[in-house]
Amino acid sequence: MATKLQRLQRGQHFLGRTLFTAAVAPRLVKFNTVEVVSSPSLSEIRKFFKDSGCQVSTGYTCLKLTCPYCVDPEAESERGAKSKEKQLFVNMTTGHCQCQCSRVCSSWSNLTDSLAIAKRQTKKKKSAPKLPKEQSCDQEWRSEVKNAEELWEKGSSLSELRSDSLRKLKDRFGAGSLSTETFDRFCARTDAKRKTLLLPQYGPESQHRGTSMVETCKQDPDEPEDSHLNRVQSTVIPRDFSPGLFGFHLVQPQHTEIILTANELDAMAVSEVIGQSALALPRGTAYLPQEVLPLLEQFQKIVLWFGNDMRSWEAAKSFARKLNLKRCYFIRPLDAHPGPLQALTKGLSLKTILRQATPMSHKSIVSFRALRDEVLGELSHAEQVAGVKWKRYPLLNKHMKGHRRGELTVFTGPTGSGKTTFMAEYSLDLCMQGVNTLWGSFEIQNVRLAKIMLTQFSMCNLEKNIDKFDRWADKFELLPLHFMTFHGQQSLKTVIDAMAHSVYVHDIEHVILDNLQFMVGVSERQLSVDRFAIYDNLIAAFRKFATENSCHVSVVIHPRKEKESDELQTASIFGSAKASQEADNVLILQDRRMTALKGRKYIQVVKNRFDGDLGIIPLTFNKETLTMSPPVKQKAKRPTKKEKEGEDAEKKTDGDEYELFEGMMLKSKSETEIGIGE
Ligand SMILES: Nc1ncnc2c1ncn2[C@@H]1O[C@H](COP(=O)(O)OP(=O)(O)OP(=O)(O)O)[C@@H](O)[C@H]1O
Repeated sequence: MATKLQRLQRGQHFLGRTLFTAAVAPRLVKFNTVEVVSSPSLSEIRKFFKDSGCQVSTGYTCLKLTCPYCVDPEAESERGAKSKEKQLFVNMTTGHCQCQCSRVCSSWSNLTDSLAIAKRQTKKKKSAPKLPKEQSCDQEWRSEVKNAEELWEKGSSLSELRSDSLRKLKDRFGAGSLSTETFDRFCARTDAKRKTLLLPQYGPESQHRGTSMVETCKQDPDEPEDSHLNRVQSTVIPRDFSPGLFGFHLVQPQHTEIILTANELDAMAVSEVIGQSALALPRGTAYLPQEVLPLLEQFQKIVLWFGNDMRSWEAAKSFARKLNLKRCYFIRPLDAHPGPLQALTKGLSLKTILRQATPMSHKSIVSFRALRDEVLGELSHAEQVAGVKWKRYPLLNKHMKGHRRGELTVFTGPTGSGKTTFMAEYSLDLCMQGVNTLWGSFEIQNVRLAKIMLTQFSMCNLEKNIDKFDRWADKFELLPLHFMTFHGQQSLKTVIDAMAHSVYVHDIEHVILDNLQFMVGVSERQLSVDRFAIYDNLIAAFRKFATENSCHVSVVIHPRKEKESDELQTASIFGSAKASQEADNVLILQDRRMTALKGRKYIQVVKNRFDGDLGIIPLTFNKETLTMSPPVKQKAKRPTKKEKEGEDAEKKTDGDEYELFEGMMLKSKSETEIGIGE
């Protein structure tokens, strides 16, 4: 195992990402795990540099100093000449360090360790600390870099294309209104098949850092290939690189204003029509890597112009917090304010829309006037305001309308009833739709949890189909899913620190904590009034966290010990009434198998602050796939006579079960309503 310093000197990126060996198959699988990192406070960072004799200046998101790795502190002449270009940026929230010339990234603890060692060595040898090498050295990464370079070399600029291929290519991406000169200015290329756009990302160095490969894929398999229904899909290669920004090579040192867009075509549209510098984010609205922040330090004003859907709007608000609200302006998500390329295609004036950019108010008191546009936005996008819809649980959408940021969900159910299994699929469903997810599993090991989720993801029993493992694991790795490396009892502060860190670094939108009892290590026997106070304190902290970070927190809590035949109610949640009071949603996994002959398990929504709808969602456990969602209906193929007879008989059985279940549902609903009233 390499020491921290060795890893730093190899220049590996490892903050917040570790290699996690899953024992599910004889292969190394990389899952994202969030290390237990406690970020240093700003005053700690400042004090360290002061004590080390380094002069720092304060930016919007980072502290800046002359890079102690790249500039020899003893060589006065070198320091004067090169200190301006050889800067080290230290993130003020996480302490993440990034050298702009060598592109080495490091965590705060590694920087402090290595500088302390370097200082001791310098005293002896009177020489500068060793220049750390660039980027990760692992083989997988090297081969990805090679592939990316090859693809780039083989690509051709758009001006080299014949006019009919050029027109076809632009039409595929709905970019007919963009000129070829603009594509060339942004150094865009296309692959040999003329189907993919290669869009380079740049940092301060002249070489491009990585390429965003944008291609179209069919949304509906029955549609012709060039249909407008095709959707644009973007992949960044190499995957694990220090990201840059599309368009950064056009930025001049004197530029103080910039327009940030969610995709490359939007940035080109802004630049073409308005003539102002525009940059596209490397991962769109999915997340804003902290490695990009130093590149944006020079701008005093940043206009965030994403799409006019609610998810883009949520992303804009959360990115602005990361970029420093003071300098951020927004294009509000109204129908009249589509993304730049769409606006251009619709013949709208981009200049007029840009004039509507307003600063995000961050005072404690606001007037309705300031909120007016936002209220209009919410009203005109009511469906999107309701949140991300589950694909596997249509009934959850009916009752809860969707999964929204900033809420607290409390989930309970009898011991061993399948709470973890359900939560795994419930969160996986959202994660598969791009919701950045963080799992804190205090009860079961991450390997076991990952195995459950991978099985649910693949919808097949991988133990029996081990040959399919690689295919599914490769896809699973691409999900925006992270695991906390905790197991067993933890202090609230450590957990909240890890959550805050990952919200900042990975733009986490959904945190799952499973479960509270294991996190605080409270057994029922130990329960006393003080223990209730501890629980209340935890719930209050998660509530505050969800609101302040606009992040959904789902907490699994065991129920109090009750008679097995009794149905659980809100009052059955372990602890005081605080949990159900503070929660926006309360879900109960009811297990009626003990009481009814054909009783089943189901999820009961007993509290829903968003619109008050309550109800139940039947669960169908599939032991092979570990899923609880209703089986997906296959596309109907004309059944044979024999099959039809069999189907009718089956329907009859299902129908019986459903009738019985319906009766049970009605009963449980009225019981719950009474429960809540109490
Ligand atoms: N609906 C179900 N029917 C039968 N078995 C199930 C069902 N759901 C989950 N299981 C199985 O029951 C076992 C326990 O599931 P799980 O760990 O999800 O329960 P839990 O409620 O989280 O447990 P605990 O109370 O210990 O936290 C697992 O082996 C799981 O595969």
